[in-house]
Amino acid sequence: MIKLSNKEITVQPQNTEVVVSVENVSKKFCRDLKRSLVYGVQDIATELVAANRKGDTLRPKEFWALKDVSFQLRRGEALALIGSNGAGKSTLLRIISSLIKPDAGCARIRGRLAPLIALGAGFNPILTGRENIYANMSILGLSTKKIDERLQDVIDFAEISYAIDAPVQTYSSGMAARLGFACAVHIEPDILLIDEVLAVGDIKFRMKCHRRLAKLREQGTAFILVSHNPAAILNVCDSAAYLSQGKLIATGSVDSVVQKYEEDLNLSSAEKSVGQIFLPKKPESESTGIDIVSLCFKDEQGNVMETLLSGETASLCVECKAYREIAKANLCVTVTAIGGERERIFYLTSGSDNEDLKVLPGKVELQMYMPFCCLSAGVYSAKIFIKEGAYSFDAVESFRFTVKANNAAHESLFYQPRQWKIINS
Ligand SMILES: Nc1ncnc2c1ncn2[C@@H]1O[C@H](COP(=O)(O)OP(=O)(O)OP(=O)(O)O)[C@@H](O)[C@H]1O
Repeated sequence: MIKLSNKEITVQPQNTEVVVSVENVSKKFCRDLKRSLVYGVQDIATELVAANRKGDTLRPKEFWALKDVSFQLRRGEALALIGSNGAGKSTLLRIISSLIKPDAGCARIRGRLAPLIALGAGFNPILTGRENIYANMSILGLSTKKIDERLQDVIDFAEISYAIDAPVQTYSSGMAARLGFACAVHIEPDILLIDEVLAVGDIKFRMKCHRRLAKLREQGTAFILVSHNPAAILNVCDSAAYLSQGKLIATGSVDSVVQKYEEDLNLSSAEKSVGQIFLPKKPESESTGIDIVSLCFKDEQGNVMETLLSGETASLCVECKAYREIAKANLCVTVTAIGGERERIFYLTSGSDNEDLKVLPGKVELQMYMPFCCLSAGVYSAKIFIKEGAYSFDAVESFRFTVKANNAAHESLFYQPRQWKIINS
């Protein structure tokens, strides 16, 4: 069971051991360097005289990077932590791994913790990969004998044997991330904190990481996986927490939390009706020339579709208000599947199909007509933007839609248009 801000998500039996307990954690920072140094000295002095520091009030120019965050993580659980830039995710991980102290509340851990908080974190750039493996794994609590035993496995996992005796400063960011990940998983930690590391590396390596994480979980490792891009998370996580401006906004299943996050991110003031979203009106002074007003899928009769059906006709309709003529508007559509690996399913643009869409000032609807919807059943997110050449006018980051399928199409990866024949001679 993961307990977050009084909400509970049942994942594991209640009696499973708690390995991370974060209780009402708050952390404040100051953006003004001079003041920050002064506050730092004041805080140390206050601690030295053992007086109670007033951790719950903000001094001038301070802000809460985390405010009253509580949750528990039990053995074998996986939590995805999502939120936009500056939400407080890394700060929370730093507090859990004792790199920084909270101003209020506390974070307790039980067992061996491996923090993978930055790419190649803990690596010394002038040491070789091999030397760094020893340094890194011994910091994480392994004896030299154990490291000797596991060294080859680490090198093999990271797939960088060709560069293992070169200084880490000569590594690409992907190579450093591989090595960091390999070290962390090979210490067989009780708790693994992973900050964005899985976003680096090619798909083959990412899949390997996911498989290894699944294996570690079976063995009881709990982990917190951080991402501001939910695309990478996570068939591996059973729950998610969404952090915004230091506060826990939503917790629960990965899908519901990601949905809430994406809604806030892209469409915070958009209105929704079934199958259609309406973007907030912008004054002309804020317009770049053409603004997206609403988005939906329509059937051949022009009715808004609540859900698409695999194999059926549908048009993605982007209603816009144009303030000027655009000779060669380019409608670009990226579709990714939600859940699973969330890799891009397709990226289509009218421009690359040599279709120049001429927009005249006024109300206009750009359409992508799909004679067959080739997506299999599932939930998808479309990113839609309008460009002319390299210039982008307006975009919608995430338009969620659902595709249903009938009969055997459920078993298929995509819809295959087909005709069946029999020729008897
Ligand atoms: N040492 C620091 N001094 C001052 N402000 C800081 C410090 N560390 C972090 N912050 C601020 O605290 C807030 C939270 O930062 P944090 O790095 O935790 O966000 P994040 O969610 O991990 O962001 P990202 O997704 O971009 O990595 C941000 O506004 C950041 O600027």
